Amino acid sequence: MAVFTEVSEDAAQTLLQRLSLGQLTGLRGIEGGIENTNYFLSTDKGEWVLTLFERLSAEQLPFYLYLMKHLAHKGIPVPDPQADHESGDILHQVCGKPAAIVQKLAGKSQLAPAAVHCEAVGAMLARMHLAGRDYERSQPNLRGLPWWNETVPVVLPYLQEAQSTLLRAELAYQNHVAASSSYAALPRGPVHADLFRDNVMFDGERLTGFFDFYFAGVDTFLFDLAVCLNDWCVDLPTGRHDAPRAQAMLAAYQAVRPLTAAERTLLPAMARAGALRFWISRLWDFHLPREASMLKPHDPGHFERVLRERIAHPLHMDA
Ligand SMILES: Nc1ncnc2c1ncn2[C@@H]1O[C@H](COP(=O)(O)OP(=O)(O)OP(=O)(O)O)[C@@H](O)[C@H]1O
Ligand SMILES: N[C@@H](CCO)C(=O)O
Repeated sequence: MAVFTEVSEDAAQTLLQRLSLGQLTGLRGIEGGIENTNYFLSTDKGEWVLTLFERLSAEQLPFYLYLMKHLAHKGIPVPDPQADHESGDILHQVCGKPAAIVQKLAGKSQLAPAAVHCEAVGAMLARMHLAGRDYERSQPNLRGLPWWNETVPVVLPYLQEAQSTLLRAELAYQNHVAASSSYAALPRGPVHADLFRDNVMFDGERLTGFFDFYFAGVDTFLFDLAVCLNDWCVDLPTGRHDAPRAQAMLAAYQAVRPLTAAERTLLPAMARAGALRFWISRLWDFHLPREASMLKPHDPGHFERVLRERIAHPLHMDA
């Protein structure tokens, strides 16, 4: 993650004390990531990740933090936000920003996944969807269709004509899909919505955790699955679909939660929606950047390629 806000050892220690998490022995800003400020903290009691939320407000955050808690308590391997030992609060304040502390998950990201990793992600994603169904809080996906409609006009002036044409046409198509009866029939619930390779931990072939729930929201399960297929099951240089990996993910997902008829019908459209969502956010981050001491913006061109691929070669269940 980028470091937008510098956290001193004193500020970190004050928080650790309130949470009874031990004596600070190490504090290190985390590179990579583009949304929040993250630090690794070591104490005599363990390893932790401190996140300062740079864009999300104190009103929006309980949805994410209690969702993580809910899932962790149901046995899904996600970080469990740590509470203030007096007040019981899991949302804290550090350097004037809303903040949370979670355990550091074991393992590392698998940035060149094989079918076996995609299978593990598919199965855990379906388990997570089922485990989230009785979560009582609700918040929309804040990077869903209304945000796309708002943000596309902001990024259009930076694009070449062929890109503008594609972006406008795809947005119109997705508005049309979202108004359809098949779309209304899609099962919904809390979804991660950003479960890329860098947000999952593995120890060899064993999945040890999902993290970074700060784009989660209530949306269609199919959108979440499409976001995963678009990241885990593509050839990164070309954006092309990788059939063996996609089949492994889809089969493992369906072994836990079979897709409905409406989901099967809309898989090609949601694969396009997943690509559009990240093309827009990357364009926005790239052309309207924020200050940060370790910020590396992601390449918007990648999701333009994925979108073009998904239009040229629709992703069907047996593709
Ligand atoms: N609970 C955790 N356990 C272990 N490592 C973590 C944890 N949370 C974050 N990290 C590390 O911090 C890095 C950045 O975190 P994260 O992906 O949450 O940042 P972000 O800015 O929100 O990212 P993104 O751009 O993916 O939204 C991760 O790639 C990972 O190395
Ligand atoms: N996973 C996102 C970044 C954070 O949302 C991307 O790759 O664009």
